Amino acid sequence: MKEISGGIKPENGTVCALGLFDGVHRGHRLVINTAVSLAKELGAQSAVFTFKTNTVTSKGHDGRLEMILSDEEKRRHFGDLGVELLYSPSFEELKDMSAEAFVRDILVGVLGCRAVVCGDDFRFGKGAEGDCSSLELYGRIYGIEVIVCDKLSYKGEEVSSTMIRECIRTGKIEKANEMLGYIFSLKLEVEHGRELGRTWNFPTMNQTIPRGQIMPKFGVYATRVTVGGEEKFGVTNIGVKPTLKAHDAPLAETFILDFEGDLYGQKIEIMLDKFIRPEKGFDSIDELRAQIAKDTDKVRRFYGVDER
Ligand SMILES: Cc1cc2nc3c(=O)[nH]c(=O)nc-3n(C[C@H](O)[C@H](O)[C@H](O)COP(=O)(O)O)c2cc1C
Ligand SMILES: Nc1ncnc2c1ncn2[C@@H]1O[C@H](COP(=O)(O)OP(=O)(O)O)[C@@H](O)[C@H]1O
Repeated sequence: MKEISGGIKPENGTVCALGLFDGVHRGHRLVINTAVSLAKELGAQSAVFTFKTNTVTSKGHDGRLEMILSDEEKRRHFGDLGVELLYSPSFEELKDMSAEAFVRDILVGVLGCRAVVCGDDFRFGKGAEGDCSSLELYGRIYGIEVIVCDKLSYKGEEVSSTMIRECIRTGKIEKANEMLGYIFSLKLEVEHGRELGRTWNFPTMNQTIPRGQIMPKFGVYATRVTVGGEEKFGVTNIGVKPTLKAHDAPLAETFILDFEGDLYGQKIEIMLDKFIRPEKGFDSIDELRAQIAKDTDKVRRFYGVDER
């Protein structure tokens, strides 16, 4: 997939999927797949128009931006879906542009759109003045076919980024995974901690959850971790370790089952399969250690792996 900046008008035109696509969930994939198939049919190039994630101002529970996917992860999903071109300017760059100017200068001028595909709640132009019916109107004026996809339902519920964020925040990770159509994961660098874990026979790789990333409910999860190309099972605590009263920023701490090795500095992906229990302040370290042993047994049973 090639990332384009303003002014490049692709030969043979494009069929472009339009949206923020946070999560690239089942509904988003329907929109993008429709654009990719139509592009093939028309002999045009498939494209995605989206905004740079960290420039969009939808607020999280504590006033932060909280996205399911980083730009890098979104790009990976678009590429996997067969998208050939990506145009993702910052929101500031376009926020004062009228709806008609967006169609004329961006969809025609930059992207050479022959057709566009969007969801039924797509808004565009200054103050979100444009909607699907005005897009159809401008489409007729500027010669762009407009395809609007209805909201996809999964197991009787409409799939939306808002619903998925809410599920992740409240520990309903299995439901979030179903709606996403893949397993929600965190891919972050392994940092140094206080090196207490190893003295308890539970070394934990520590990964700080950055600002802007959706914060899963604090607690323990059954996870899968890819280390050196091999998939391992893990027990992950996400939270601030209230027992130690350390006042750390929220961390994902993972004890990887049946593994020994040095992971500091590596970027490692953890896939969250199941929420096991909420994080808790214990009266003593011994109680916490006993609980971690129980959590580990539970995770072994969940994945069906015996202790070595
Ligand atoms: C499976 C698991 C569950 C945990 N649960 C809790 C918890 O409920 N409350 C808490 O304060 N800390 C919890 N922790 C965090 C431990 O306090 C932490 O891993 C330990 O202090 C080691 O820290 P270090 O990596 O800085 O050495 C948990 C850790 C793991 C691996
Ligand atoms: N089974 C394992 N699970 C997680 N990390 C492990 C494991 N075995 C070795 N390690 C290594 O040990 C480190 C964690 O040890 P720990 O004593 O908890 O130190 P820290 O407080 O720096 O995280 C990890 O970052 C990783 O490099």
